[in-house]
Amino acid sequence: MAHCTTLSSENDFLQLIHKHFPNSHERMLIGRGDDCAQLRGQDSIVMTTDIFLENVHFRRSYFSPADIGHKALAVNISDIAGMGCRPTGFSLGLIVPDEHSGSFMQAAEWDEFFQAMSALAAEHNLPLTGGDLSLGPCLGISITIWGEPGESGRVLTRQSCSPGDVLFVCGDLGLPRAGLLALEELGPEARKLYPGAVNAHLRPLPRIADGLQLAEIPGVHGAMDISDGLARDLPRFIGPACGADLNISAGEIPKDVRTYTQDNGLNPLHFTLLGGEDYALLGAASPDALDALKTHLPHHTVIGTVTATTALSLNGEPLDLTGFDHFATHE
Ligand SMILES: Nc1ncnc2c1ncn2[C@@H]1O[C@H](COP(=O)(O)OP(=O)(O)O)[C@@H](O)[C@H]1O
Ligand SMILES: Cc1ncc(C[n+]2csc(CCOP(=O)(O)OP(=O)(O)O)c2C)c(N)n1
Ligand SMILES: [Mg+2]
Repeated sequence: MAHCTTLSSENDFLQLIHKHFPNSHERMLIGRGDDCAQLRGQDSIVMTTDIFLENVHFRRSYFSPADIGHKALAVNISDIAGMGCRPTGFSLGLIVPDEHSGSFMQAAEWDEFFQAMSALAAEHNLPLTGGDLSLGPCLGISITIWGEPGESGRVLTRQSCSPGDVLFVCGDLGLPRAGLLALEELGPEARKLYPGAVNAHLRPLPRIADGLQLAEIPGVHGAMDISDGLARDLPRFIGPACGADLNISAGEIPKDVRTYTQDNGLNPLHFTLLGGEDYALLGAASPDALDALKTHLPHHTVIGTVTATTALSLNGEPLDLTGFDHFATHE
């Protein structure tokens, strides 16, 4: 199989997967190869699924196979980070593009794909417990991932903040959106002009350590990972009973976002809030938890406060922006 340029059977895929992902792990009693894996039980687990689909979430023209393998897993790990938990395993559904689809991947490209995915899995000590394979019209990855709470036993949820809480983010907003738009316009050449933005779009890093730290601070009232942009995700986070006054200064906007919006005549602040695929963590904390936040997560940025009215404002003006929605018509 090693010298073949194409993977031509399910067995070829499974062998390649075995090459990259160990099939034994302390938490896996039965690994890949049976009808199910058997995993060691935990008191409670958090579990989530995210799909990563060609031409919806990524394009082959500017994502390398390694970028795709990395990001498909990273976006899933990020949901576990959003709960303040630690990931403990994942299952991989693969839709493999057929030879006539124009999306076909050679064996060497699959090798790069699994290499990058397994490197990220190894960083987080994640066994691949199984999955499924199907031929299809384009490349698609559906990952189910699970995890457990950290030391405190706390799981951070949406809609658990109250008026007066401080809103904060860990991570950059808007940067992956600048990367996406630049890549869509310029292809891989975009990296020369906006290297930070392109890297943020292709290789997001899930913030597991931050989430676990947040769960240890009792005054932190919930968290989530921002995948559809702050404008869309903030209302989901604060819930229907509250609003928020946001205060974000131009100085807090990442450099490549400032350059990209300047080059394209766009409003940098609105662009930052529209975002999308930021994979930053959004959290709320009572004001008396701010010292602990500063000590344990010095890189966090305060972006506003939760209010008792349902309105949203940005720097004193009403905020009327909506982020990403798969079913909305896009301009
Ligand atoms: N096909 C589905 N079947 C059941 N539940 C779903 C489905 N799609 C999404 N959900 C649930 O709806 C909620 C919101 O989903 P989503 O916006 O994708 O969350 P996230 O941004 O964290 O990935 C989640 O709790 C998710 O599990
Ligand atoms: C080719 C292409 N078009 C558009 C986008 C933008 N985009 C696709 S999905 C998405 C939001 C995040 O994905 P979603 O499936 O909503 O993740 P979830 O909220 O479920 O975590 C964005 C901003 C993209 N990444 N690539
Ligand atoms: Mg999702």
